[in-house]
Order: sequence, then structure tokens, then C-alpha cells
Amino acid sequence: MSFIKNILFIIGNFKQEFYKVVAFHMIHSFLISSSSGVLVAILWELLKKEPNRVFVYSLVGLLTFFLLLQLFISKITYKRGSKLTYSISKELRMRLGTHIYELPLGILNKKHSSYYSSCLLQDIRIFENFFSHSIPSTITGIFSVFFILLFLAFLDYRLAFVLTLGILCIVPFIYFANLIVVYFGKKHIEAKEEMSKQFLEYCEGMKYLKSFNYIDKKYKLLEKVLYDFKLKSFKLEMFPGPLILLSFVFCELGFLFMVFYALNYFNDNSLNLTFLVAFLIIGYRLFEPIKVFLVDFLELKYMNNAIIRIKEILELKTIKRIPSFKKLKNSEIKFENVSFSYDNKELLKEINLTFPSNDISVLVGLSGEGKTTILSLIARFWEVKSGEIKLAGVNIKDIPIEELYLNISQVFQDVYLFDDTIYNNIQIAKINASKNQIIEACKKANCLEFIEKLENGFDTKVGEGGTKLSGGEKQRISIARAFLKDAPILLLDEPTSSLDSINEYFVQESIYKLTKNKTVIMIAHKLKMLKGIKNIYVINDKKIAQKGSFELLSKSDGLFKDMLAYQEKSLTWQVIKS
Ligand SMILES: Nc1ncnc2c1ncn2[C@@H]1O[C@H](COP(=O)(O)OP(=O)(O)OP(=O)(O)O)[C@@H](O)[C@H]1O
Repeated sequence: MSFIKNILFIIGNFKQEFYKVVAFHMIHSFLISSSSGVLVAILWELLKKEPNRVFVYSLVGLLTFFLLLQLFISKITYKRGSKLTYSISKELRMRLGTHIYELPLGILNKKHSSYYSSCLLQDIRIFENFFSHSIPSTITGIFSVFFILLFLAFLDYRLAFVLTLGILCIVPFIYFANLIVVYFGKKHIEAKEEMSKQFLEYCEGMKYLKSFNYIDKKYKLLEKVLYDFKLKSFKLEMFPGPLILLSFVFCELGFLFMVFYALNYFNDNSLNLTFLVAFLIIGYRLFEPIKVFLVDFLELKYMNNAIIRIKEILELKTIKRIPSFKKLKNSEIKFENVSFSYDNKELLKEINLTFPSNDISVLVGLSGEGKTTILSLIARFWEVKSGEIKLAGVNIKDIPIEELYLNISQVFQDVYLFDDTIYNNIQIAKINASKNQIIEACKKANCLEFIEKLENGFDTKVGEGGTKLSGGEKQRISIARAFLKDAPILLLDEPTSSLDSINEYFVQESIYKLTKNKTVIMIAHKLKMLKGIKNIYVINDKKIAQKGSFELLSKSDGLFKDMLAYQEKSLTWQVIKS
């Protein structure tokens, strides 16, 4: 039952069309069994002492008509079925894509990205392959057998009963084969996902594998996952195989059983010759759709494993949709008793913070204390465990996510660029931006000069993740995005930390322009830069250890003063001691 529920869940809005296709399959099955009926009628007439030729020809005509109609219906069914399969899979990919977008990062990050990509690509491919051919033959198989048995029961209920018993003998085989396919199918799909994950890491981490001479170990790991996949594929084929073959044997035995009874009934004159021949021909043909059904049913059960994974993603809880919303009055951000944990590891405990509107606030602290996490909580990449984060007095959970993102720009240490042109990479900040606006944003971000020097200018492709650009260039493009977006809140996560001094100078200069008249929350490690800043929060041991202006904190005893002192000291270090 859950199998049918899963299929209906995946079909989504295409239920009506699915039912129509099922109806076409039923008509097709009915026509197949009707042809058998006409065949028996022809036989009946031919076995008479003086057959009526005109009647026989009319029946042959009717049979031809049925066959042509069968052909016509099967063509329509095939066309509609294929169209339906590809429409569902397209819709499913869109549904998954949108759903993944709406997931909080906390939920999304629990699984490796290969889990989502293998679901979007491989699992839906499994669905496409099996849904388009196994569903038709399974439905046709079930209904053909049903209609043929009904017809045979009309001819002789005793033999139809024997045949039905023969068919029922295969049920235990289907049951056990089904259990095996469900178990090994799941393992097979998992092994396939692990293989994709390892290959993805192998390609993406090639630079590090080479530099750390780790390639041999990675090869061994790849060999292991390939071997594992081979083993799981082999088991999936081998274990249900003998059961299916055995059930085929039982099909044949069931038929022989019926022949035995048919001959007995014929001998004691309770079965006429026509019906005997009809049972011998049609009864044998009855097992053909059953054999096809057996194989296709197991393929459908394998498909069910893929559907379960797709369903698993679609059932992950997304960020709640807020239908209507008034404009925000200002951009003040407040943390009220906010606690947060990654899994079960508590990182922030009941913290209270205020980031005033149109002012700069800075987060300072030792590495790993949770500064980046605070920015991620503001952007709702993660959900707080308890407490509230308010923007202009409104809990951010009650602000539509699109509205929230409209108010926030982010510039992080690691810039991600899409494998597209520089122009398109900047334009993502404001889809309807004109070329002039993009050029203006680039001027402000100090990146116009280097873009224009590139061979294809704005049309230069940046490579996967932006690998064709330097760290400083990528950083300036991300600042150009922030200029273009011009959101009232700016989250800056140490954007200059990995830059050389010249790039750092240009990036600092553009950040300085960017922060004007905005609510800025910045993470900073270079404390001397913070002179004149009034709102500095020092995070330590899950709490706000200190808060105040640079001038105040640099004089008060505490972590800030210590960090400042260590930074001063580190400036006296030399690579070679003189
Ligand atoms: N996705 C995650 N899942 C589990 N733990 C995480 C995750 N992201 C961060 N952490 C952990 O949370 C802690 C805080 O990380 P966070 O990046 O917020 O610190 P930070 O203060 O910004 O550090 P840094 O100054 O080094 O950038 C770290 O111990 C980190 O290992």
C-alpha cells in the first residue's frame, strides 16, 4: 500500500493524467483478452461439422479489428505514458530544486551535497526508466490476467480455478523476491551515492590530494567504493534471480496441472474439444504476461527505493512561508536570549546583542567562538534553538524569507562565483540591473579596471567556483554585488583576511564606501583597524564577554586588551631572527 501511496505522492499534480493512462492500459488489456474470446469463437465454429464460412470470416474480420484497435490504443497509451513520465520527472526536479532552496542550511548540511545531486539526477533517472516501461507492463499484466481468467471461468470455472491456484503458487516467490529487492535495492542506491560522493571529492579536492601526496590512499578508497558498488549490484541481480526463475517453473507446472485436469474432464465428456483447445492455447498464453509482470514488478520495487529518497527530501521541513508583510521601519537587529547549537554542541547561550540601525558594529573573539555563526543566524541559514532575533522589532521568523534577503548583503571570506560570465555573476545581486548600474557598482568596488583588462571583459567565464580569478579579484566582485544590491544591512565576514596588502587596500577602500549609511555587522581580527568604532562585542565561551567602544575595550582588562597586545607583539616577529 505504501508503494502505491509513494507513487501517488511523486505523481503530484499529474494524478488525473495518470488515471487516464491506467484506463488506457485497462482498455488495452481488455482488447487482448477479447481477441482470445474471438479466437475461441472461431475455433468453436471451425470444429463444427459444417462451419458457417461467412460467420468465420466475420469473426476473422472482428479479430483483425481488435488487433488494429489494440495497436492504436497501445500507441496512444505509449505516447501518453512517455509524455507523463517526462512531465513528472521535470516537475519533480523543479519541486526538489525549490524545496532544497527553501530548506534551512542546518537541515540541508546534514547530508553531503552528493546526496542531493544523486537524488536529483540518478534517483529521478531510475524513476524515468522504470516508470515509463514497468508501470505499463505491470498494469497490462495484472488486468490481462484478470480479464483472461474471467473469460476462461465463463468457459469452464473448474479449469479457471485450477489455473488461478497455479498462479497463486507464485505469490510466496514474489513476496520473498520483493523483500530481497527492497533490502538490496536500498543498499545498491546507497553504494551508488557513496561512489558519486567519493568521485566528487576526488575531482574537487585534486589540488590537495596532489599537494599532500594523498592520491594513493584516495585511489584505494575509490577502489573500495567501486568494489562495494560491484558487490551490491551483483547481489541485487543474483539473490532475487533464482526466486524469479523458480516462479517461472511454477508457472509452467501450474499450466501442466491444468492440462492434466483438462484431459480428465475431456475424457469424462464434461469438457468439449473447443474448450479443451481454448484452455490449452489461452491458458499457456496467460503465463506470458505473468512472467513479464514478475520482472517489472521487482523493477518497480527498486524504483520505490529511489522514490523513498526523493520523498525523504521533499518531506524535510522548509522555512515557513509568510504570505503578507508590511515594510520594515528600520534595520536595527536585536538578539534576545538567543541560544544555538550545532547538533548537540552548544555554541551560544542566551546572548543579548543590539546592532543599531545605520551604524557599524563589530564582532571580535577567538577562533571558533561563533562569530560567523551569529551572521548566519541573522541570514536565517540556521534557526536559533531558543530566543529571538528581531529586525526592526519583528522576529525574523515572521519576515518572509525573500523580504529578509532583500534587506541583507553579505561579503564573506570565501567568495563563491558561478561557472558563468563576470557580468552574470554580478547581476545575480539585482536581476533587472542595467549595464550602467553594473559598471557603476564595479567602479565603486575597484574592480572595473581589472575586468576591462581581461580578454573578454565582462563576458569572461570565471570557471567553476570562480577558479580562474584570484582571491582579491573574487572578493572585489563580491563587493560589486553588494554595491549593486544596495541592501540596508551589510554582513562582512573578514573579507580582507586572505588578501595581499595592495588588494587589501583596495578592498578596504571599497568596503569603506559600501558601509556608508548602512547597518553593518562586521567580523574583524585586525583590532587596530577598529579605532573609533563604538559597538564592539567580544564573544567568549558562549557569551558576550565584553562590549563597548574600541577606546573603552582597549583600556579595560579582558580578552580584547589581551588580543590587542598579542597582535602588537606579533608585529615584532621576523621570519629570520637577527
Ligand atoms: N556546519 C557546522 N556544523 C557543525 N559545527 C559547526 C558548523 N559550522 C561551524 N561549526 C562549529 O562551530 C564553531 C563556531 O564556528 P564559527 O565559524 O561560527 O566560528 P568563528 O568564531 O567565526 O571562527 P573563525 O574566527 O575561526 O572564523 C566551531 O567550533 C565550528 O567547528
